[in-house]
Amino acid sequence: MTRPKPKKPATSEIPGVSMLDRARETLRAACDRLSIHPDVYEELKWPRETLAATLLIRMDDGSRRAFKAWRCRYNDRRGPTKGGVRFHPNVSLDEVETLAFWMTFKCAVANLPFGGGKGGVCVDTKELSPNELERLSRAYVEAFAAFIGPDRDILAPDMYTNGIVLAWMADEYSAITGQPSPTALTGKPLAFGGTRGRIDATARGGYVALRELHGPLGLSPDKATVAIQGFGNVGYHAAKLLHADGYRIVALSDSRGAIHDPDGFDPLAVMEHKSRTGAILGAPGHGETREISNAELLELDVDVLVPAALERQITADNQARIKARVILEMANGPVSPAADAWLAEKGTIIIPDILANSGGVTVSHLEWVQNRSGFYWDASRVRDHLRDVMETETQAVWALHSEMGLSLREAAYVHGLRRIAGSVEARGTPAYFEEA
Ligand SMILES: NC(=O)C1=CN([C@@H]2O[C@H](COP(=O)(O)OP(=O)(O)OC[C@H]3O[C@@H](n4cnc5c(N)ncnc54)[C@H](OP(=O)(O)O)[C@@H]3O)[C@@H](O)[C@H]2O)C=CC1
Ligand SMILES: O=C(O)CCC(=O)C(=O)O
Repeated sequence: MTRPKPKKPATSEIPGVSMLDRARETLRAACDRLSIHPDVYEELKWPRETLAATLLIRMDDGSRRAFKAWRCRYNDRRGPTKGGVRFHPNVSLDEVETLAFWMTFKCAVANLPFGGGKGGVCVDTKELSPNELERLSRAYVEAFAAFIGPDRDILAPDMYTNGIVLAWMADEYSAITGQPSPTALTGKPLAFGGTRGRIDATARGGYVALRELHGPLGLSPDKATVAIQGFGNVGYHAAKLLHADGYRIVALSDSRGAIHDPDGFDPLAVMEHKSRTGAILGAPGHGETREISNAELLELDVDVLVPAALERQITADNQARIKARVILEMANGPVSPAADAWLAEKGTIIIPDILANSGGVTVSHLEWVQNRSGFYWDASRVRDHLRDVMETETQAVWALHSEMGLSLREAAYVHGLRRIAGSVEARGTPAYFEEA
């Protein structure tokens, strides 16, 4: 099937164009495809509200430090806004708003009763003591307490935030509201109202999406090779699940560098090494292991490349050197729009973030449901539900890709947009009244 060329060279790689501007191009293209009412584009091109704050923290040495923080509620037409909080030195307003835009579409693709939100703090957590990290986590909630809530904006983990951080945040939120209020945050530890199955949910969702496409993509786990960038919550669990399925994990990385072994790695042994030494470098493989750079990892000749760290790892600068047949986007936004169009034209299959990593928020939804009902599910029920959602939505996106000649990303946006547009239009656009 011939795929339509992108209408114009994207503004995506032009310096000075924000990430949100780039994301808007994807939205514009999806709106054009569906001949969506202009009201919908007009609404979705802007975040509904974003709050900025400066968090002032007392450091262990007695000094005071300021950290910039944001929380964005991008769009809440389908329900309360939902999304993680990222702690990273490069967090910016533009990044938070773009991540919240992506959450809006991700929640729609997964058919959840949520809109999209996201938050972040500009901080290098590796420079903080556990006590400082706790003060920062609590200060974040204190700053945004009026903004969040179980029916307004629900927080979750993202890069460099985890169950412990979410427990501090949930505890602080409960103290502010004066009653146990776990429902405003998901990704909590089990003992604090968390759900079974959230820890590996993001990776498991991506694994199910990939498995669902084995046939059409001609992938056979016992023959396929995989390289994974990032060895945190998502990268590690993705490695474990793919390895258990028979895939050969030939390269892995973290922020300090990458390792390559054509004979493959056992992710458990690599994690044991990382837990002991703090880094992936030096971890044993099954054969001859060598150190490579994160850039080299992305360019390896593998069947499946899994970016599971930061956005904009594959851009116009390195697109021509990307050899993987399939890219499973477990990170948010790892492929720039220009590289996306270029790779799609070349025939690389990209399973887009808003589908591939939607397993995390899908199980976060279950945590929210369980907190509201007070009835807790066992792990197999959670996994079965996650599998059903991922299989259904992956098939729906694949069908649009095949029927409309779209890339999988375009198809996922069309799929999500239909649902969001339905909620916008149902509130009274001219198109809705004409049809009603
Ligand atoms: N957690 C979740 O449920 C979800 C996460 N995501 C997305 O998945 C991605 C990863 O998140 P998550 O696993 O939770 O984050 P974590 O903080 O658990 O792990 C991040 C990993 O990325 C590594 N890393 C950081 N910078 C780089 C770099 N420049 N090059 C290579 N590796 C790097 C870190 O290395 P080191 O260990 O050395 O610090 C760490 O191994 C993010 O894009 C996030 O938005 C999407 C949906 C849900
Ligand atoms: O679990 C959630 O609510 C959101 C996770 C997240 O931030 C993401 O999917 O990018």
